[in-house]
Amino acid sequence: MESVGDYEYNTKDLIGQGAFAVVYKGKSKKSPALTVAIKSITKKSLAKSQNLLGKEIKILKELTELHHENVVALLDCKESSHNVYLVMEVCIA
Ligand SMILES: Nc1ncnc2c1ncn2[C@@H]1O[C@H](COP(=O)(O)OP(=O)(O)OP(=O)(O)O)[C@@H](O)[C@H]1O
Repeated sequence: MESVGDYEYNTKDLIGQGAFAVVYKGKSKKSPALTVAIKSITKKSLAKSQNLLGKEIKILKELTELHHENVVALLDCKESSHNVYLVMEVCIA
């Protein structure tokens, strides 16, 4: 298990992949029934998209304030030496 603050995920539980990130299914360590999506962005790819990530975090924080059922909330934001992690509510299609 990989640890991201109060959350954890297994690298085999890949949900999806975007241009700059991979997204894993994870869970809360305190409430394991709480499933989350953990977006892992490598700092290497960030060099090209630093502004974009800053904008995405700002927008996610603003949208989270709305507490709207159709808007995915940003639960946490962490960084390690090589990655930035965004912990979000998981969307199940
Ligand atoms: N909160 C989430 N819940 C469930 N699945 C998600 C969530 N966020 C992302 N995903 C999945 O992971 C994939 C990659 O997401 P990501 O945000 O990295 O890229 P994208 O939005 O698809 O494209 P781009 O990289 O161009 O922004 C998505 O297409 C989706 O399938």
